[in-house]
Amino acid sequence: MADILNIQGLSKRYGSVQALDQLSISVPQGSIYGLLGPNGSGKTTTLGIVLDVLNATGGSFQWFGQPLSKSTKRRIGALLETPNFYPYLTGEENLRITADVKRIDHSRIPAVLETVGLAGRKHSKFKGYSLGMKQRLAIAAALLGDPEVLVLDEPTNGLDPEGIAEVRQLILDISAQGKTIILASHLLDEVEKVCTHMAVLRSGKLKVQGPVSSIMATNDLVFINGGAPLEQLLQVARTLPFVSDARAVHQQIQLTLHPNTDGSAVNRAFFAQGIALGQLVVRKKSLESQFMEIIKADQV
Ligand SMILES: Nc1ncnc2c1ncn2[C@@H]1O[C@H](COP(=O)(O)OP(=O)(O)OP(=O)(O)O)[C@@H](O)[C@H]1O
Repeated sequence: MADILNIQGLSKRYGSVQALDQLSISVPQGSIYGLLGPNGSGKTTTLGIVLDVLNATGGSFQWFGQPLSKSTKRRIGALLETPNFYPYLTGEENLRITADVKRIDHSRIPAVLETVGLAGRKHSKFKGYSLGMKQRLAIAAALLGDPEVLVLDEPTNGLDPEGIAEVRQLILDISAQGKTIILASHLLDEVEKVCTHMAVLRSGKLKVQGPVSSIMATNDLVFINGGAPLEQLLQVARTLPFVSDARAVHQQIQLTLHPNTDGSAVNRAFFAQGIALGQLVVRKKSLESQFMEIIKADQV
């Protein structure tokens, strides 16, 4: 898969604040790429730089393998902040104004209204739209130039649960049309539900990036005791190839298993060593706890 966006060693300083520190990421074509991080981690700054709204202090980036130019900009649709639509004009009239400002032909308007599910409400005034509809109209405006990639900053911020569900579904629909989507979010749940790939940022530094499925692969925790002294259980556990960590916790041994390893493998392995475990309890790690581990880790 070719990369839509490549960022190498991007840095940004605001006075004494290092907002971005040597950030390098690659966004594969066709992905829904989530930039995930807590508030202030540098997501908006990253998007601002690659969209030419902000200057970087160091590093470089390419869109479609090329430096940013007028022609590459035409291939990118972006929604960094909610546009100022006119409340007393209809959705369609607002899109006509946006198209004029962007010097885009009006012929795309019916198609984008269809995509965002507002074709049936195009004659309704903007002020009567729900929050989700307002955000969908904003996404329609970003799609007017039929871009290959759509960039969204916190697309569900401030929406009610219904609006959040609408916008998330819309992102999936737009992706199904073959467009690449880059979105910044501080919500793990959002990235996990919507994105195919992700980068986790903290304090302007990249913590991890890759397919969501591999980053969020569940490493189960297994607690064992009985059948042999704790010290012996610990020794055996540390020889098992599918155990990435073993430690004594509250009169039990806590094991972290490699992804896709079943708790029953532990039982079998101990039995093969002549130990019939007294107890074996498997606990799934929550996605939240994995995310906290990622952002706490010092090293990528
Ligand atoms: N114009 C500015 N002047 C000074 N510091 C800034 C400016 N813009 C951002 N920062 C700082 O840079 C860091 C990164 O901010 P940025 O907005 O990129 O993070 P973010 O991950 O998008 O967070 P949020 O979701 O809160 O916007 C923060 O410490 C922020 O306070």
